[in-house]
Amino acid sequence: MTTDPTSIPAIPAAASDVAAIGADVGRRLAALRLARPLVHNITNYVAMDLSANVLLAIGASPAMVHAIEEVEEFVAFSGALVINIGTLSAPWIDAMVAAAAAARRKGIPWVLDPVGAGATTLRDRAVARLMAEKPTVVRGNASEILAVAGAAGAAAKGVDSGNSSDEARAAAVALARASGAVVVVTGAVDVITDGTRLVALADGDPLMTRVTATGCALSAVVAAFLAGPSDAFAAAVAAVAVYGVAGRLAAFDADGGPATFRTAFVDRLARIGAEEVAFAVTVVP
Ligand SMILES: Nc1ncnc2c1ncn2[C@@H]1O[C@H](COP(=O)(O)OP(=O)(O)O)[C@@H](O)[C@H]1O
Ligand SMILES: Cc1ncsc1CCOP(=O)(O)O
Ligand SMILES: [Mg+2]
Repeated sequence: MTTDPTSIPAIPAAASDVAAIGADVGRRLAALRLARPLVHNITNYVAMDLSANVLLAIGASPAMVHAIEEVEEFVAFSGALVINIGTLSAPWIDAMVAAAAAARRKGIPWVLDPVGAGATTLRDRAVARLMAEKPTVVRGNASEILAVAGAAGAAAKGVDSGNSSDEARAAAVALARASGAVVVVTGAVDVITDGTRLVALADGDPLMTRVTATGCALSAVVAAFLAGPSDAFAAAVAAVAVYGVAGRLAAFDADGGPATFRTAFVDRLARIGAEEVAFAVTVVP
């Protein structure tokens, strides 16, 4: 699947404009903190702690609920759902598909994090079943997005990316067009596209790659921003902007090590305001 990214129509001026993104982020951040949306997470064992703490810090209400006997009931009163295939097993896949199908039926936005897509047949089959349930957003690293899009060149090392987001940009656009999902590809540059619009943000810090589950927790934050009536593309841009700026600022607070960075990052997410995001967000061509 290949698409020339230069064929994407020009980004509407407002969406590529730092001030406009900053103002929009501020509105969405305030709304999220007021609503404190319940975010239903079916996520991996590694990411549960960071995802829950990151969601609490940003102002959402997390719940980690994965038993097949209760996911359909639970998602029905949630603001959004995130499904993350990081530590997969057959019963979990059935619960994920049931939850995704229920979310789809009820119009509840949901995010797919295709951790390790392309690595094994089990993962690829799970991704295919989940994509059939029409995720609102797919968020992955570059190797994962190349794999989900069926594009050549994915070079993952397990759950870590061996590709840059630039390498996955065309695949992200093609995947968005083919699936109807907003696609977020992360890396040194984060790319958000709905197949028509595309925004690239260069915040974050390399220390984020040395703390496990930062990508998983971003997928949960995207879900929090999707809760409530919303343009999924704008909500995803806001989530990525807030997360990236918090990461960049946290690197100043930490002593250079990943463990202090993790703590500083959660603290930054809890304190971050619209002004900081508007001031610091880095939009790239
Ligand atoms: N080289 C980098 N410089 C700055 N931020 C990065 C870098 N690589 C990843 N990030 C940030 O780390 C977070 C997780 O992204 P990524 O590592 O691509 O996902 P995953 O953890 O799923 O592999 C994102 O917020 C992304 O912006
Ligand atoms: C290490 C690991 N193994 C299975 S899931 C997981 C966490 C992956 O987190 P992220 O995708 O955010 O790097
Ligand atoms: Mg990941």
